Amino acid sequence: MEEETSKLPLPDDFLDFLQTNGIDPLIYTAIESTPRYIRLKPGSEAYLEEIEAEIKCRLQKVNWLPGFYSLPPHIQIANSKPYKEGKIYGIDAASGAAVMALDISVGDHVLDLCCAPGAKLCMISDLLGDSGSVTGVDVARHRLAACRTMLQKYVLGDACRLFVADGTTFSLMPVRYHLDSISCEFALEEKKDTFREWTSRRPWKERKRAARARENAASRLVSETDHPELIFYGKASGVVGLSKDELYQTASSSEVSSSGYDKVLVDAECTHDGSIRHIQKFEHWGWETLNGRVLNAERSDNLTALQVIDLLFHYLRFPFIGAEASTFKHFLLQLKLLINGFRLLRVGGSLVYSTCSLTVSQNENVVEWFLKENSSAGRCPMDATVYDSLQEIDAAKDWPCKSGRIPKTLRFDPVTSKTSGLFVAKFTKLAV
Ligand SMILES: C[S@@+](CC[C@H](N)C(=O)[O-])C[C@H]1O[C@@H](n2cnc3c(N)ncnc32)[C@H](O)[C@@H]1O
Repeated sequence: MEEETSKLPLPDDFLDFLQTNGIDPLIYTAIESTPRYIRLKPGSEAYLEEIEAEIKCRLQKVNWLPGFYSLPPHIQIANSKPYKEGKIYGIDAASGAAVMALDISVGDHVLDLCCAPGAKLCMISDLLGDSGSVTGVDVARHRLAACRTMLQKYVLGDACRLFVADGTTFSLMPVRYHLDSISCEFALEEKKDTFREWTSRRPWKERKRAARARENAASRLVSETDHPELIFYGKASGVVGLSKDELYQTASSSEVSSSGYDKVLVDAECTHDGSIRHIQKFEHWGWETLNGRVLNAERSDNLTALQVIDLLFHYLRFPFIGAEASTFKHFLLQLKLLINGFRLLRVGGSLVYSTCSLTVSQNENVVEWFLKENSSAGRCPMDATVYDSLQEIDAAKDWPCKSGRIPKTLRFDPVTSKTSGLFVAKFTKLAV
């Protein structure tokens, strides 16, 4: 259709990238026909008409995704009253589907391994209500600080903890592990230096100590033994009353099997090529910056040279995966995030892996290598095939998406789904 055709002039380098990675350039023609999405904060349904009046447009209920509404792409909500009052938040329907794929139940302890800026984390907290806990991890401190602001704005942080940490090595257990290991009141009384209720106004001495620690961390190579920095915890997060030693206590693999996380989301760092709004930004940033940000994306702010060498060394035994060199680094990071996220699951727990890239190398290839790695490391029951831990997403039968190249995996794209591009796969940890 003529009016749906994008004015976006895609440069040849990007078209080559799409072709190499098997992505149909047609998805970038759907900018004007891909709606925006919002999620109503539970309890705000009664204000629907008021919200529509404030943002001056009718909200279209998304029938396949509870709590979601679509609105025309040109409507901006950031300056609207309902947004400022925390009644609505912007989150793409495909992102909402990734969270729904987790199938969160009351009381779940959830780990969100790449959580910033935090739309999915907010939705997870919303779904949990007053039960369970959420642990958010992100390597970028400033992005995690934005996530903290979001939790506070939407009053969703009571059961949350946020750690600045590398998700490929993060190893802290959910709060129930600490609660189980606190055996008697006497032990509680004996504890010194426990976490008090979190306040944004930290005592001067503590702020000074944290700033010094940050300076020291920046001036030396990150060591795997460094404790993740806790930048927020809610009053029901299980942190209040714990000592530092208890919080940073590590668990054996058998303890992880029984007391690890019930659900893990690995919404991994990627080239963002599935987000047409992200690609559209290059019109303003200048297409020449696309090389650095997408095609040869290095994101060196997130990975030190040592980490890259470690990744390469760790995965050198994998044959070259047939991907473009530009996406190879992402593949390695994504694989390592997935392996670590899965390690932290309890037996019977589920993990959802998602990226907003549509390249095979960052999605199906990661899944494929993860399953092989799992099997060769003996993390698969003897009588199971490598694919047994890959799980069907039950809710997806009504979702407007395609299957990925591996059965049970899903692909959302602007043309098929009228959402941003997203790949989703779900795994279950089987007892060995
Ligand atoms: C696609 S974004 C996540 C979006 C987020 N889940 C949301 O819903 O708002 C990917 C995130 O991964 C983070 N990241 C990159 N490398 C990481 C690592 N090694 N460990 C943890 N987080 C990482 C980035 O800082 C970025 O915030």
